[in-house]
Amino acid sequence: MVKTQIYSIVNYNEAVQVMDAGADHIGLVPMQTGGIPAHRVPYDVIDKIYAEAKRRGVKTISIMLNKDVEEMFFIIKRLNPDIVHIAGMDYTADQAFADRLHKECPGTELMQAVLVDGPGALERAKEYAKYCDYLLTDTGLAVDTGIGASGKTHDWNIDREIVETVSIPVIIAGGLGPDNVEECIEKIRPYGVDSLSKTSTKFRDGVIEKDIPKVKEFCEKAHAMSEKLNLS
Ligand SMILES: O=C(O)c1ccccc1N[C@@H]1O[C@H](COP(=O)(O)O)[C@@H](O)[C@H]1O
Repeated sequence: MVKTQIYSIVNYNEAVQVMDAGADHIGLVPMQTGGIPAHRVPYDVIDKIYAEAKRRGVKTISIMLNKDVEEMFFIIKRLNPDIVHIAGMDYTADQAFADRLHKECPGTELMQAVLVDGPGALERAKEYAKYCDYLLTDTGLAVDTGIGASGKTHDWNIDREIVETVSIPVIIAGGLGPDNVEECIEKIRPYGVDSLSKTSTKFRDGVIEKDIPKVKEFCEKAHAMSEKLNLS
């Protein structure tokens, strides 16, 4: 079954509703330095969200949008997510980061964002796949933070090539919502599909809230399409 990954959770009640709606992975932005502090979540709130997710078997993800490796390790050790998602525009995980993560944080897997901005993305994906546990292909650069949150799709032919080339799970992100998730799965046949903007309501002050009916529609369509295509 293709995994559904839902970003960006901001509080406990929302996390519960998103999991009830069918999310297999939930992602959020822990408090951290650098960039724009939009919808960052305090650690005590994350503890409660992750405990409930772990009880349900839903995978928990912390995104890193900063470039300070020591701060990232502090956050990973404090929160113990199932997956750390490296997406900051000024830092890319390397072999040394992966080795340290697997040694110091054995319960946490590594997911590196791949900016799909042209055919060069395939070469980057092949390199990251040597030491990462997952890749997440995404569209653009968010203002002053990192790869993603664009609400825009990119050239899915490149994602398909990445999925067919690397031997680790690939999650597709960038402008996915209930309107295009089936087409995305049919074309790329990825391990997972990710959604932020199109399953959220964004308010003018930068506050963001999940739109639960849209999350449910996204998850149902993704799961139904993976059953139709017999994707394990
Ligand atoms: O989650 C965020 O706030 C975030 C901030 C900066 C960069 C990336 C971020 N999230 C990742 O971007 C994808 C795609 O977003 P969208 O659906 O295109 O709006 C999101 O799901 C996270 O993986």
